[in-house]
Parts: sequence; structure tokens; C-alpha cells
Amino acid sequence: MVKIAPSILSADFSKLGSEVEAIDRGGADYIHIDVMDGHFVPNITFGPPVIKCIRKSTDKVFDVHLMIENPDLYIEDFVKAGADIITVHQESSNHLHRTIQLIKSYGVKAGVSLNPATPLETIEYVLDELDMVLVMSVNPGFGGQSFIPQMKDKIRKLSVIIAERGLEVEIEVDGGIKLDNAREIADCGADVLVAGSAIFGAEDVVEETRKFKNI
Ligand SMILES: O=C(CO)[C@H](O)[C@H](O)COP(=O)(O)O
Ligand SMILES: [Fe+2]
Repeated sequence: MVKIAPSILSADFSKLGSEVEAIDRGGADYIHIDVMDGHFVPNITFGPPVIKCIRKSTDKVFDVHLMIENPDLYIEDFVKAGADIITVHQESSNHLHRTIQLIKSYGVKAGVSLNPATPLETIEYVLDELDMVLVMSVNPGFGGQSFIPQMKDKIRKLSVIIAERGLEVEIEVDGGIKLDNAREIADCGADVLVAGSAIFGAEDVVEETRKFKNI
């Protein structure tokens, strides 16, 4: 069954604890946490202190999506704050293999994310080191953008590569996922669907999370 990872990027930050409790109650598998530094992407969100605070609100898996430059400098801080999966961008690391080893050295899961324009070939030689590949289906930086349709082909191709190589790497897809395209994206081979504005923009966040779980 496809996993659902609501992105707190679109939550009401003035009540972040109760927003996280709501997606937990709705059946979220992962809590997707978007960290932006104003350099790698043209937006700034939050860092380890905020993550440490919301760690008290749920036991669910913290799926931390780092959209930052020099990620190696901050991995330890995110682990200490409560991250379970740490995903870095392929485009943000000069020594991606080293960054992946660093993440795994702390006993947490390692993911690599690809911007829409970045080919799958760029992770060919690190794929067997990974727990997750995060396929960005919008250009990172903001919630509420539209799904880029060409990413369906990318998800399908990645799914075939993972199966052919006999790997256990989850495919997470992030950006522009709504109730009306979620099934189709899952059918392309996605294991985890991120949804931010679609869930937190709804009247009833618990109910909307449940609807995603039931697609
Ligand atoms: O990483 C992200 C943006 O860079 C977000 O996780 C993503 O965009 C989710 O928001 P939405 O579901 O509203 O598109
Ligand atoms: Fe994200």
C-alpha cells in the first residue's frame, strides 16, 4: 500500500504541534519536513530547534527533506533533533557518496532527491547505498505548485531500475500531488506520496489525510 507523507510546509506554523497531531490521527505514515535555507532554494523555513519541538507531538517517522547547501555540516543536528530519514539533494552535494555515508553513520535512513531537470543517471552509482529516492515533481522551494507531468516517466523508469537491480529503495514523490492525481502517480511506481497544500489547505486535516490513505 502506498504511504502518505503530509508536508508540514503548508501547515499553520502558529499551531504546528496540533497540526502534526492531526496528520498523525489521519493515518500519516511519515511526517514530511521541508528544510529550506534561502540559498539552495529561494525560500527559508525552519531548522533543528523546530523539529526537536514537534518531535514531542508524534512517534511517526520524521522524513526530513533538506533543501540546503553544504548539508554535511548539519546532518548531526538533524539526527539529534529527531530525524528518521534524511534526504539531501543530488545537486547540493559535491561528494554525494560521502554525504550518504555520513547520514548512515548516525543510524538513520538516507535519501537522495532529484530536481525535475536532473537525470536518473546521476544517482546510478549510489543507488544501492540508498533507502529512498525523492523524485521532485515541482521545482523545490514552495508548496502549492502544479505537478510536472514528465515526472511520471521518471518515476516509471526509476521503478524499473530498482526492480531490475533487486534493491529495496523507496520512491517518494513530492510536489503537486492532489487527491485527483495521487492514484495515477502511485501506479507509476511511487511508494510514498508527499502532499502539503492538498492536506493542510482542507477544512478538516484529519479527514483529508484519511482520504489520501484511502486512494
Ligand atoms: O519539498 C517541497 C517543496 O520544495 C514540498 O514538500 C512540496 O512542494 C509539497 O507541497 P505541495 O504538496 O503543496 O506541492
Ligand atoms: Fe519536500
